[in-house]
Amino acid sequence: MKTHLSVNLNKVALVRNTRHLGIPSVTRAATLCLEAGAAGITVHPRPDARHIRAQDVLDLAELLKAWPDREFNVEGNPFHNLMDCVRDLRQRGLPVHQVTFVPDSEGQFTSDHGWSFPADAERLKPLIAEAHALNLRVSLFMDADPTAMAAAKEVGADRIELYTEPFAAAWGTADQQAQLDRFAAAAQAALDAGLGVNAGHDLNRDNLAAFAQQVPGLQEVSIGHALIADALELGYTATIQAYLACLGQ
Ligand SMILES: CC(=O)[C@@H](O)[C@H](O)COP(=O)(O)O
Ligand SMILES: NCC(=O)COP(=O)(O)O
Repeated sequence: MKTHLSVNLNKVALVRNTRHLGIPSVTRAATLCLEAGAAGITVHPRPDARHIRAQDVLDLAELLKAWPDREFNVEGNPFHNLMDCVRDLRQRGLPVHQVTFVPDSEGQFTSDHGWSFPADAERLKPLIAEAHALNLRVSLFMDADPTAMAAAKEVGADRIELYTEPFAAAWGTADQQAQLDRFAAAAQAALDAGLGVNAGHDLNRDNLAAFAQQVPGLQEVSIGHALIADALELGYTATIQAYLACLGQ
């Protein structure tokens, strides 16, 4: 199976936002990543707009009209700003393919856990239904817990995104293979439940290849922090090519 590389551009916006000059450009970064072969673009517009802003989401969707074979994945908490964001895209007739629901609090430093079941089940159902009515694929950000996957399917999700920070933190330690086995089991449980499997958070050029080889059914990885850091050294084109090589492409 080919694993799609979706490039998260949060960190380009973060640098851009430290001045009022519009550089580095988020849309220019997206163009270079897509030209180099990235399968899609991910953004996580947080309520505090610390990096991606509402206008970036609109500008990227406008850009992606010219790339109909690539995907736009918008992540966020559906109880905060995410649904308004994707409703706006739909009202304007702009492309967006997937929403990834992430249970972050407002102002959270970065994502650090997935949804909890059964606690979050009933409140998620109507929002998943609304996203489906907007013709969006719904992915739920989840910890690598095989026992939670059936519940994610039951609330109506199409995919789960495995929260990979615990795997990344174990990379190079004695716990590395145990984490890989845990993520592989969680992915298999998701597949068995009828869910697609995405993954992301702290994936990088060192840990990606093993993850993609050992985690079954991996349809998409979204990678931002490490990839943009690599791009500062290597440039976007070489960086995307290096990540695609990790994915065997
Ligand atoms: C859900 C997820 O893991 C990513 O969206 C991550 O939260 C990136 O967000 P920041 O770039 O704000 O850390
Ligand atoms: N969904 C994860 C993502 O988009 C990027 O996470 P990271 O690579 O910035 O940690």
